[in-house]
Amino acid sequence: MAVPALEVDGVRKSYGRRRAVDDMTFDIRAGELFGFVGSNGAGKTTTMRIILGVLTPDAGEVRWLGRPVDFAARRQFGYMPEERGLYPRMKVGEHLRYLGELHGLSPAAARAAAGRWTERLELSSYASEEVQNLSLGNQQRVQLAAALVHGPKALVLDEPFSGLDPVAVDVMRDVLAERAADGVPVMFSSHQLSLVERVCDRVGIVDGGRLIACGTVEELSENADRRLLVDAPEAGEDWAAGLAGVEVVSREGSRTRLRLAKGADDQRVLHAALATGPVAAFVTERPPLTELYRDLVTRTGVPEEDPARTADTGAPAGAGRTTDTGAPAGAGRTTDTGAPAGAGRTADNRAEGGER
Ligand SMILES: Nc1ncnc2c1ncn2[C@@H]1O[C@H](COP(=O)(O)OP(=O)(O)OP(=O)(O)O)[C@@H](O)[C@H]1O
Repeated sequence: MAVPALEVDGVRKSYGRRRAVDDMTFDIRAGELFGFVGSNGAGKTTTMRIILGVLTPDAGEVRWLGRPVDFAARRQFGYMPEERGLYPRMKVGEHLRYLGELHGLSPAAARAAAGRWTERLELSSYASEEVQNLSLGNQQRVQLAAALVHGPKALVLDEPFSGLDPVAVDVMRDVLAERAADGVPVMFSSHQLSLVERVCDRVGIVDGGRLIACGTVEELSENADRRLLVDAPEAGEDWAAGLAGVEVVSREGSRTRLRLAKGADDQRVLHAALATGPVAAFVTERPPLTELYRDLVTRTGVPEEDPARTADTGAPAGAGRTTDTGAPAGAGRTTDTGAPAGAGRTADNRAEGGER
């Protein structure tokens, strides 16, 4: 059983009257790929910023190897902020060396690490280019290299896959899997649920600032309605109509996908299928993460206007949309690398629509 490396314990954060994160508790284990998913505004970025110390929580604690995270521990983390954070006019190689040294590497070690990561992320031919001259996807690779260059002991990445082409997605995925295989806990947020399902060991689902489910996809599916795939070549269109607690999800040729409510009898489904002729397949299927996600969010979702989400600070809702640096949102936000926010921001690929 893997030990928790990074623990988020009872973390709460409000912006003015809006509670962005509420009693957030989960852990990430050494060598684990942890997917952090949730709709826009669910509280993922806020949680990740708190882990990295960019924001201070109103309550709760983040622990690294059992101890509250301090500056020294955070220095060992690699972070890819959502707003990205590269100096656009700096050259790629120079930038990575600079960030390596900023995190405590010697000039020689920073040079070696920058070379290694530009090569691994297929950026060698851009090493002498200014960041701003690279395509958005390649800037994103540089951003990953920036998170990795100091050999971090933990990785926290905010939507690292957004805006990447399929080859770059594979590179990103392989690099994250390699880091995890080296024992690094890797946490990343994404709206690409089929990718999360393929890549992650465990998934945390956030809704309305709360963690509503956490576990392997298998575990998340334990309370879900059962799915059956029935292949009945001689069955008519509506062979399953009228079966109590059974919903036809889809039909492709002779194959019908069914969803069974709690208590629905699969043997009655089998009898109904056999009554039409031979049954070539009768298989229980695990629902994909996209469906589990939708079911969980629908079942436990916190409505936007839920007063419980609103902290009672006396400030009007939405007022004081500031970070704990006191700066207005977006203004002069910095990452833990000290680089300006917004630079090199990549195209967003938020919609799960393609997977729905
Ligand atoms: N600086 C801020 N000031 C005020 N409210 C904020 C600020 N940052 C985030 N919020 C609010 O906090 C809530 C959580 O936002 P957060 O960015 O953490 O969500 P998210 O899950 O990362 O969303 P997305 O998937 O869109 O990136 C949202 O209601 C958002 O409007």
